[in-house]
Amino acid sequence: MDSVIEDVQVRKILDSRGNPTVEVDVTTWNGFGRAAAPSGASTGSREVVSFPEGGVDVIVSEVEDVIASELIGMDANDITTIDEVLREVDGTGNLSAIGGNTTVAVSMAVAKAAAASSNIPLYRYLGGNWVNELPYPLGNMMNGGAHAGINAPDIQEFLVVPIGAKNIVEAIFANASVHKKLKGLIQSKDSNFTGGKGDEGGWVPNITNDNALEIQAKACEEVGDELGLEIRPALDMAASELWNSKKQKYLYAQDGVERDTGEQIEFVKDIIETYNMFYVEDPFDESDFEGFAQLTSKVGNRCLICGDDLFVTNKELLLKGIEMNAANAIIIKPNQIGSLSETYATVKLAKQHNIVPVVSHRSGETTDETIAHLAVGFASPMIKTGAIGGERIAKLNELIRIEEELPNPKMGQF
Ligand SMILES: C=C(OP(=O)(O)O)C(=O)O
Ligand SMILES: [Mg+2]
Repeated sequence: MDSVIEDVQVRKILDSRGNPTVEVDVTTWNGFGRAAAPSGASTGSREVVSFPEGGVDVIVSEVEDVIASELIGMDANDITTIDEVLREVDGTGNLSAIGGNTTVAVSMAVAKAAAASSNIPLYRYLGGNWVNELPYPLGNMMNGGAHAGINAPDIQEFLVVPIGAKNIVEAIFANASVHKKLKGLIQSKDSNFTGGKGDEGGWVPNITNDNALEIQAKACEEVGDELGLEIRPALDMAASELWNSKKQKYLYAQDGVERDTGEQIEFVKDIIETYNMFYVEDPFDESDFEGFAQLTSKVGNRCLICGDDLFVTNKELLLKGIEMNAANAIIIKPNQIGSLSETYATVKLAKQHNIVPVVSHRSGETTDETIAHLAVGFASPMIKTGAIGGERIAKLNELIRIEEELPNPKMGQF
């Protein structure tokens, strides 16, 4: 049979932060799939464990053979069973024995090999013949928090969404133009700015959160006017990183301000209204479903309130969020949950409840382009994968190729 697995190979490769991660090759009788796993810096505490004790070297020296002997002879189309086998091999609840990065890279490489065995691209294998939507790229413009150095803003990600773009090429180049525009605007606020960038390719300015918000909005407006399309600002606040559980407050070190949950709700609501934010991710600590629910009830009709550390791509946590009306969007990062089939189950649940799934990169990435295919195959209306930088454009340029292949491409539907 074309899709029977004949070989599984695991190797150690570099990620964009210079750390080791895993890349997996799966060979079937008539196909081949390769996938690599990324790593986070501001990780949610309920994510699966990325690497076993001993790290990538242990995976290559000990785990590879165990996985290969289990998977050789299985049908690559049977991804759900393969993912279950990987969980059995691991034997822990959080994938700490063989690592969630191992299982997710195997799972994605299996899917790619299955698609290749049928001579179709992964997005079509996952989404079927009707697939025709490209995701709006949520582009990272300025970095702060855990993705930047000292003196950067506390807010982790200042993003933009080119919501008026008619196609993916226009959207991707609009984001790149905003990124360029911001360099000059930062220099006007920070005369010592040397053009330094953070983990995801956004600029790292030594300016206050307020100044960053102001120039982010200005860049959207100016580039939007120049290009004749609407570009809206967005944020990832990664507020778990700001939350101090002892003080029960969010600490904004750059601004020298502390906010309790009530003040944080008002602060974020005010930002959304002042700057007409399209999307705000993780405005509260990962355990604060109630804070999320209060904000969503106030502004959910005009802004996407997205859970990343809150949900960690986990179906059970999403179910809790749905019951509490905690959010209207969810970040989808396959390595938070450790397999493609579980990732898909979470996307499906989100869609059933009108929660917008946003397929996303991690701050530590590789040149792997798989998430571009997941976003199209799952019909995710947005993808978060940076704006510039080799490991970020690997995904963006793949979206350009996918758009070219689709007979009637259109931008995503919310
Ligand atoms: C991409 C993110 O960062 P990390 O990969 O560090 O979790 C994020 O928080 O959305
Ligand atoms: Mg996030």
